[in-house]
Amino acid sequence: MVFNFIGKKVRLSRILRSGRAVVFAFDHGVEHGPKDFPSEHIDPKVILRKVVDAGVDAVMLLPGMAYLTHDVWANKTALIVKVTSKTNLRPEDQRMLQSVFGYVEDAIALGADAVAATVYWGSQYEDTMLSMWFSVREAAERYGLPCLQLAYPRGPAIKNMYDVEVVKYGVRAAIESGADLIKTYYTGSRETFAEVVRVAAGVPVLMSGGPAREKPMDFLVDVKNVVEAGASGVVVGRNVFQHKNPSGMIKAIMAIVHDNKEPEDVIKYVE
Ligand SMILES: O=P(O)(O)OC[C@H]1O[C@](O)(COP(=O)(O)O)[C@@H](O)[C@@H]1O
Repeated sequence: MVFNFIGKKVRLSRILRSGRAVVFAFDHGVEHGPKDFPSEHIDPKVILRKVVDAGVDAVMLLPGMAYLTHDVWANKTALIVKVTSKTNLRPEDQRMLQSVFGYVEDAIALGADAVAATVYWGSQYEDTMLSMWFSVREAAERYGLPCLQLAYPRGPAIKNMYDVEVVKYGVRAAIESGADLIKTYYTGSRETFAEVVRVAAGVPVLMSGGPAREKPMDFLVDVKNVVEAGASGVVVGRNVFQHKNPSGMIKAIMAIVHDNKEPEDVIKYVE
């Protein structure tokens, strides 16, 4: 009997409800520092409570944050524990490297439904991140834990990390490296993102939110475009926690992703 196969299936179904998911990314405290958060959200429990109460499918947290906020997310939403990260306090030339930021065993101990790790495809440290990726994947496989790969094309030879060809390259490398779920950059249109989804060959693709858009409507249109392109949803942080109404933004995104609503019909939640 292959127990871990079933475990992976069961855990994935807790994240991808009817094949789609809205995931709240909340690892910015390390990736960008506390400056990323408006003052009212500097207490992580405040923003997490708003997002969980708004019904998000999953939250993606670093291990220490999952521990500190367990009373907010436990038994209310799925948990993805990210086990790589890096700070922008590093010297410039070391920011193309994500480092170990926890272990699969931490994710299991915390009750996670999946583990996440970043690979900057094209980085001068790609080989280091690949070793990390495969050791995370090997441990996760043993425990029946799905692996979300943040497949980010980023490196000295990459002029535009949102270019459809480099995003497709990162997604192809992600499926070849055994990702169960892929998070990658939006390529700017439904047509180009449909090409990205095709390259994923059936592995669920989630759009990475990116910097907060000037107008929330623009972000909601992006979300609509990616689900219409065949993607499985979004992993979003700044476009939610930097908005004055995070709960409304989650409700609007959930309605587009799970109920196929139009941005025009859901913008009322955020105004
Ligand atoms: O790589 P960048 O551009 O610094 O952004 C990193 C952040 O973006 C994410 O990948 C997605 O979050 P956003 O929706 O805020 O872009 C986070 O997980 C991460 O903290």
